[in-house]
Amino acid sequence: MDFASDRGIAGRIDAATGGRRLRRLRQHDWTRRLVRETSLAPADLIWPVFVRDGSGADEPVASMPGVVRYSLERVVDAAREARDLGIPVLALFPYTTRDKRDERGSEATNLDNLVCRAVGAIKDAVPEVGVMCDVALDPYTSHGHDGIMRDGRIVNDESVEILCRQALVQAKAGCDIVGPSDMMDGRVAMIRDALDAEGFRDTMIMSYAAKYASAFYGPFREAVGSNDLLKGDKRTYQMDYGNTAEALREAEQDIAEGADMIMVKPGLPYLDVLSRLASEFGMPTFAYQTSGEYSTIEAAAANGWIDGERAMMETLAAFKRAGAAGVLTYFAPRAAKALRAA
Ligand SMILES: NCC(=O)CCC(=O)O
Ligand SMILES: [Mg+2]
Repeated sequence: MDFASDRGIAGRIDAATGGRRLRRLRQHDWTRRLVRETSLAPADLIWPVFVRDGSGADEPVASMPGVVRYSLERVVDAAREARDLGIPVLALFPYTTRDKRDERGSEATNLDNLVCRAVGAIKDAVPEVGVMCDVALDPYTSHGHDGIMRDGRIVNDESVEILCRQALVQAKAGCDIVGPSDMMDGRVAMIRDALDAEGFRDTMIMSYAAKYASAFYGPFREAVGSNDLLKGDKRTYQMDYGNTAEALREAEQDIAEGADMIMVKPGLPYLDVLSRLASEFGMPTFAYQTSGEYSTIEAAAANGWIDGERAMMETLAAFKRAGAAGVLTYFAPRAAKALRAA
């Protein structure tokens, strides 16, 4: 190579790249901001919040550093915080003690259960914040499964009947979005019917369309009190992680059945699925950055192995880049604060 010649290395690189030196646009913070293709804002975040019965102080969730279970009065403070930070919606998850659990998850359909009372308290105090509730029986069953168990199997249709009643009590309590996370077949259509029949035409459905049987839900089970209850695993209803075409079929069904929004869960290990569903259907498509994803980042950060704040922002941006309309993430308040400070 003759670096001294007219062409030199610069000329040769210009010839090779056609003079399009892509680093030009990365020179300054302002150029990087100017050409950034996707952005993240507090309005992209859904904050999953754990609520417990009783009053008083926040209870730390040991397996999710920085995450707590709020008492009823404190969950209202969390809703105010969300409002002040520009987070549009909270997703509520109840911590359920053993005495409130049974084989059929009966507490799920109690109009006065913890989640319904939390919805009522938030809607009274901070009506401008959206509230989403999870439709599934796992916080309420003694076996930790999302549906009804018969002879060791999770039965679909009988579970769907109970899930419809669960969605109805949530809607009656004032919940804005119901999120069926159970993965039973046909539940979106049945829930839509049940809501409409009772006059809840405006209650939205965000279906967990593609929910995979995953190792990344571990810490959540501690947070809601299901950790050592679960018998077996959820692979007969949650999806196999080898599949994407099946996720398209799942999403297609939920959309045909009346889902207003769809979700992929977990998040980061399934960005390909998220990207495909978002581009295939053009529906508002959400990612759930699960407890295991959150705690993975937090554990590495606590050890000084990664920069937790940067990993948080990078992963959240990845969901937007893959086509997500928004992200359910335990980082929501922290990320919203960081975004507002930036
Ligand atoms: N239906 C809600 C969940 O299963 C949440 C799981 C997680 O965050 O790990
Ligand atoms: Mg389905």
